Amino acid sequence: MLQTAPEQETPPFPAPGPQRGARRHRRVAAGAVEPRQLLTAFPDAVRKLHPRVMVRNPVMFVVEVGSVLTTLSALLAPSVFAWLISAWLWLTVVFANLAEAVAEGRGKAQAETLRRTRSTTVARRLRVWKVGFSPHDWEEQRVPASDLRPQDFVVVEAGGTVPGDGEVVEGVASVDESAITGESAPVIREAGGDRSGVTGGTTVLSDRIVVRITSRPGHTFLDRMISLVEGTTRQKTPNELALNILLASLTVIFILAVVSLQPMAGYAGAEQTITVLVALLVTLIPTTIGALLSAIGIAGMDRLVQRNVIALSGRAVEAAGDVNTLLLDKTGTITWGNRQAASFVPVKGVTRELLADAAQLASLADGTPEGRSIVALAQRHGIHHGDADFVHGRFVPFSAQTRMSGADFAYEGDFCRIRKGAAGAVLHWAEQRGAEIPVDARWIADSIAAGGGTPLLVAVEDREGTRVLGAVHLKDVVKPGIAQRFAELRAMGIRTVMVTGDNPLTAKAIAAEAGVDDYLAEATPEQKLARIREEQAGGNLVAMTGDGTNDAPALAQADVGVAMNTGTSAAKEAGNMVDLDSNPTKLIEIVEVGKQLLITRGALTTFSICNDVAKYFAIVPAMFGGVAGYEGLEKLNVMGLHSPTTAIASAIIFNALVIVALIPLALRGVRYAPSSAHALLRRNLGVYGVGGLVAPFAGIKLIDLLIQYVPGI
Ligand SMILES: Nc1ncnc2c1ncn2[C@@H]1O[C@H](COP(=O)(O)OP(=O)(O)OP(=O)(O)O)[C@@H](O)[C@H]1O
Ligand SMILES: [K+]
Ligand SMILES: [Mg+2]
Repeated sequence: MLQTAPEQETPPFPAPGPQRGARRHRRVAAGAVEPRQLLTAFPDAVRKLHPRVMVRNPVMFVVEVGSVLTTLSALLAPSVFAWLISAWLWLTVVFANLAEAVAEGRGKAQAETLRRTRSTTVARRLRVWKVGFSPHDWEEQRVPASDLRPQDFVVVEAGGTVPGDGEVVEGVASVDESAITGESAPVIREAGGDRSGVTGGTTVLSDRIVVRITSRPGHTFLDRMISLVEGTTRQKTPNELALNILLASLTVIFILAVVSLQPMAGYAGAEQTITVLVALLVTLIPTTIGALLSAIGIAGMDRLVQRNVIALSGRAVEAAGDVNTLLLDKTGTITWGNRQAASFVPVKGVTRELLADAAQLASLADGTPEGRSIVALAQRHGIHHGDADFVHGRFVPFSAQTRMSGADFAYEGDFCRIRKGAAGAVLHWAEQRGAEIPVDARWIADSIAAGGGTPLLVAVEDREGTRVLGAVHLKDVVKPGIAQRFAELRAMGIRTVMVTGDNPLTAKAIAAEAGVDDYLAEATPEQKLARIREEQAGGNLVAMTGDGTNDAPALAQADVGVAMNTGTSAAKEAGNMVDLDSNPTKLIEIVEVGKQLLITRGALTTFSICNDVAKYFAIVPAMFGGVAGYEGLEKLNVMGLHSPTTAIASAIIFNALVIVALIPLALRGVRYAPSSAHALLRRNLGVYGVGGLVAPFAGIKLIDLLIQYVPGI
């Protein structure tokens, strides 16, 4: 079984390895910052000097206020030293803004491209159109796409642009989604199944589909994507807020320390100027991390976009860094999702033709991929029922709760009910109607399931009573390479659980083939949700990937809910991330980006604080050098700096340059290789803690050597 892939309309599953993602036009060299980017972001950095913008960043706001004070003092009592300090304090603020502006600038170009996609489309809206009826009585109107409202129906034909987000309710078409995904291979979008979602701005390449619009104008996926890559809707994440509060508290403590220093210094006859006090404060407060914090967050979101994942909340990206359980649905996520009817297996005493006949009748109005493939397979057995056989009938649509579908209708003058569906559901239905269950019915279903296939039992009820006729064998194929990637997840400490609506035997077979750690079968949407709550109650941070409407509640509950872009709009609305490649193992990369974000933030915080401690040694001896009673401080001048003024100026210049030097690291992120949290912590404390302590000694000394030649200092 499972070795021959059906025609794969879905883009080929990205192979693990270095070539992954290389085909994306959008992917830029990871994290590289070109000097040109710094230049183009410069005007934005200056614009951000507005106090209303600056107050959002308490640390840098204090630096800005300090810059104003030193500038005033330089105007009142001009000196080379005062002007030098003022200038570099302003530069410090501008450099911080530059980091943020560069991070945002990367999204801007992308937003421009997306905006062009959104350009005005004319929609062909259908008036009066009833789902489930032959669409004879509707007419077409041409309206601007911006007039479309949820529940409108539009028709899109080959060559046309899908005017808004929605759900295909009729037809199958191949769609070019490259405008959104950057992926040029066309994908199939079809009514009924879990591949029904279409996105406004994409192009229909073949055939004709009817789409039910699901989004309001201005709130489409494309709109959300634009505001996301532009960073306009970015909100601080919980961790970022907490860190901001910590940094602000440190700043307040240092302000108090510096303010109380003046009377003490005055007492010793070493009263300090405003310029020196501000300089001392700025070297002490955590300016490095304060300047880079927001850029780190924006760059994290951006790194996900590079991987074709649209994260709708920064909180989800952070949570991804700590995820330890991943739940996935089976059909469409672990398997390709176009389950096709492969054969009819009748019970003893029933002919294959009778079974095929009943199965086709039960599927005529079933628009799911399963239903349509049954109709097609029966046709290959020479059975050709048409809509005419179904005029007086009522179609019973499939639902994830009943796990059945079918039809009630009059057939050759007689009433008849046919049901097809999951074995448990159909046997229960038949038993309730007094059927005697054929001994081989269960056996047939089990043997199909044990091979990884999905059995659909078919039963009829008519004047002669209720009988189970046999099974339809649905085949579905596990996406290649998936077992290996689940093993990678395991190495990262993430447990994978498959939650499927399918029966336990099929689930077991697919679970074994895909290499998941655990599985839950016959799960209703409520049970999928309950399973997530259970995991969360057990202290786990849970990610969920899914594509179906039956996954939506679980996707909404999960800490990280990744909807497949191929999925239904219900799934995409519910999740907090959308994977444009519809690749369930994308979670590996999402987790990496999340971890990288947390590590980068931690590393730069460590660096920043250690740095400030070291700078203290440069500036304090300079302030009190030669003051009677403070001779002991002279010993702290281990660097042998030229003079008090050059020492203070060097510290401020170094403080500003460090920000620029670290912008590339903040944007690229600290390298992440899977290892234990403990080892990571040790490594980062080593590199960024010790590095942070040592760097200022070298840097400040070097700057001091240079600026002692500045005349007048
Ligand atoms: N069109 C259909 N008509 C009748 N029964 C169906 C149809 N489609 C699926 N079923 C049955 O209902 C079961 C549950 O379907 P459901 O969509 O909830 O889960 P699933 O798609 O099999 O799994 P997953 O939740 O992993 O995507 C299927 O396993 C199958 O036995
Ligand atoms: K500082
Ligand atoms: Mg599904």
